[in-house]
Amino acid sequence: MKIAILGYGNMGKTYAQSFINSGVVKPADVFVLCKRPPLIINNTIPFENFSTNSSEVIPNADVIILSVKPQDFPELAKSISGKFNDNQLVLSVMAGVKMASIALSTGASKIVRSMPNVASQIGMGMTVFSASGNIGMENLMIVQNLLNTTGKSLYVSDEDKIDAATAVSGSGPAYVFYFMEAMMQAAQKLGFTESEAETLVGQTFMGAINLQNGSSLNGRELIAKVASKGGTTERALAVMDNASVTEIVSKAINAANQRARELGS
Ligand SMILES: NC(=O)C1=CN([C@@H]2O[C@H](COP(=O)(O)OP(=O)(O)OC[C@H]3O[C@@H](n4cnc5c(N)ncnc54)[C@H](OP(=O)(O)O)[C@@H]3O)[C@@H](O)[C@H]2O)C=CC1
Ligand SMILES: O=C(O)[C@@H]1CCC=N1
Repeated sequence: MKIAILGYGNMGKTYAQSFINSGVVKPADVFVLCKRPPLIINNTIPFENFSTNSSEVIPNADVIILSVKPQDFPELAKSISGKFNDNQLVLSVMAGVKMASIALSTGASKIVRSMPNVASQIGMGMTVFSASGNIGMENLMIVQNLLNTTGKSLYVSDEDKIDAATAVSGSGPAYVFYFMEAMMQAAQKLGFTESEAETLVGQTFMGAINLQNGSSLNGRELIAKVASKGGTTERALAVMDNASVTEIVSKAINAANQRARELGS
């Protein structure tokens, strides 16, 4: 299978690396459209597979990945419009941009829209994807096999859920880093060094996630295992409840969902 990657940034590189590392795609079968040829290539894709001309990249590929920023897509679309054939699959990772708009601006017909996250870089990603009506089961499986090289994937038939997934799992790693950062700052105020705080918080997250993964208990039940009656955790959670942290998280995720919709309009 031959792959074209249009936009070689965080996600474009992650996809190239994951497909190659998993053995699903050979390095020589990855073609990259970039704004300027890279000075150093950190993987085994041949130098001559990199091009600034989409006409040298798209015809080679069975699957074409759109991995530019949503704001850069209109310009890219102009340069690739009409260059697709009916057998080629287009796989977009762009936040917000709808399948109908990709079809209209590029002339591509078989489109899959996906929302990965940054943990795809280490094979621990979460990708939610949806497909245009003309994509059969066989093609859907090809795409899912590719996506699964980056972690887990979930198919949704309702395209609106991609915007919702963008707000939850796409942006989600940043929320986790944000909370970790807040805990690290608090730990430093209590006298730990930066590196000690990092160890305390990092291991706490790792332990909690692994515990949760292997448990049949829900979040509330797990919290009850930590929070002794009249103890320290209860006191901390009361502060969070008083500050409506759950409501704030919901507001934040709704704002991200709204932004994803705006990016597509
Ligand atoms: N980062 C993340 O965690 C996630 C990102 N996404 C989505 O992935 C997409 C890419 O994000 P990310 O990889 O972080 O962004 P990056 O900015 O890292 O990568 C985009 C790349 O596309 C290049 N580019 C822009 N226009 C063109 C063009 N016309 N031709 C060729 N190359 C072009 C950019 O070059 P230059 O820098 O020179 O402009 C850049 O190298 C976005 O649409 C985002 O919504 C989805 C899920 C998670
Ligand atoms: O912040 C963004 O717009 C992209 C989409 C999800 C993660 N990063």
